[in-house]
Amino acid sequence: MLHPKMHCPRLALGLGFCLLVGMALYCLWVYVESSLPVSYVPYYLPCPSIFNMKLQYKGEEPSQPVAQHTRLLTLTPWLAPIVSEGTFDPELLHHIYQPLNLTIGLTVFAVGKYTQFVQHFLESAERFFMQGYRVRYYVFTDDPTALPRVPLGPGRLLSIVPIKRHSHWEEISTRRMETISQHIAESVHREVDYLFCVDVDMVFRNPWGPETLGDLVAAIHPGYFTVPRQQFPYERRHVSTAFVADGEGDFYYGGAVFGGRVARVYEFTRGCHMGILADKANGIMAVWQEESHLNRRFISHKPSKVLSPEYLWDDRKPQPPSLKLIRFSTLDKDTNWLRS
Ligand SMILES: CC(=O)N[C@H]1[C@@H](OP(=O)(O)OP(=O)(O)OC[C@H]2O[C@@H](n3ccc(=O)[nH]c3=O)[C@H](O)[C@@H]2O)O[C@H](CO)[C@H](O)[C@@H]1O
Ligand SMILES: [Mn+2]
Repeated sequence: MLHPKMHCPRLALGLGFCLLVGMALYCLWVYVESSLPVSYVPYYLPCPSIFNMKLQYKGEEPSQPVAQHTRLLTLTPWLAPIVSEGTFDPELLHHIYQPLNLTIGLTVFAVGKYTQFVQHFLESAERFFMQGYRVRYYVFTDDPTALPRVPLGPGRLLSIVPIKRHSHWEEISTRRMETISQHIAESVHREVDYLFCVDVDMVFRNPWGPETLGDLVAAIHPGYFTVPRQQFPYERRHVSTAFVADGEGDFYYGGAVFGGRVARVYEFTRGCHMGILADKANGIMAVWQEESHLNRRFISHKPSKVLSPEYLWDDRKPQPPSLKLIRFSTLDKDTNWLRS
């Protein structure tokens, strides 16, 4: 048996030893940590919805209309430009984009009686759409023989893509998302850098140039740019995947114009198509068909560029003072006859 006095130096020795080992381990940790490659990028799980939630803007601004009096907004709350006359220098943009040798695709659908719009559409596009760039038109139609022969300028091509005709106009219009995404996957992704998808019952009236190019591009609907968010005609039924809650939404975009880099347009159209399919499985058609799904998706996948209503106007409306010019506009048409 040890004398109690003998315990003290042993205990002190033990404690000292532990302290020394602790210090040594700490120094080793500090050394290892400082010699490891440092990553400033936080590591996230691949969960896109989390990213998108972070982008949700909760402030006051989106509920304000795009146009106030005679002035248009020029930036979204997430700092995407809203393009309109006077916000860009066409010559400067031409110098930047021309050397890139880009090809810009343009899709339209001409099914049934809508083939009658193709001539005017293409002629006006030849005059105004991406002048001086390589352009490739894709006309999706159920009747290739009904399409006119429009002479095209140098560097401009036309592909006619035969598609099946669906009986209801809602189906024809809504199926565009599916058809576009499939066709991008098949061939368009190799043929163009940027792709715009537009309605055919429209004409170009003024230049549409490289100021419109962006990763993901939306256009503000001509009917809702002076209207507060609460009055936007979003899909409000919970059962639809296009549902938008009261406090949500930025701008109301038109279904007749969207675009972007071809890979982004693929993701976008595919995402919209998935929502449309889910609705169909539940026996529901969104209030404004694919336009409702497009608006839903643009809330969680913000456009990197927004086109003012100069790029999506409606001839049935008088030109307001806030719009200096109209570049692309819906023709006045006999809807009942066309869709019959
Ligand atoms: C004022 C108005 O009511 N606007 C709505 C209407 O736009 P629109 O009246 O502009 O729809 P639309 O008749 O132009 O149809 C959309 C596009 O689908 C193609 N197409 C359609 C039908 C057809 O028989 N053949 C054919 O080729 C064609 O390219 C046409 O431009 O519908 C859209 C959804 O679809 C949106 O909900 C719009 O907000
Ligand atoms: Mn239309």
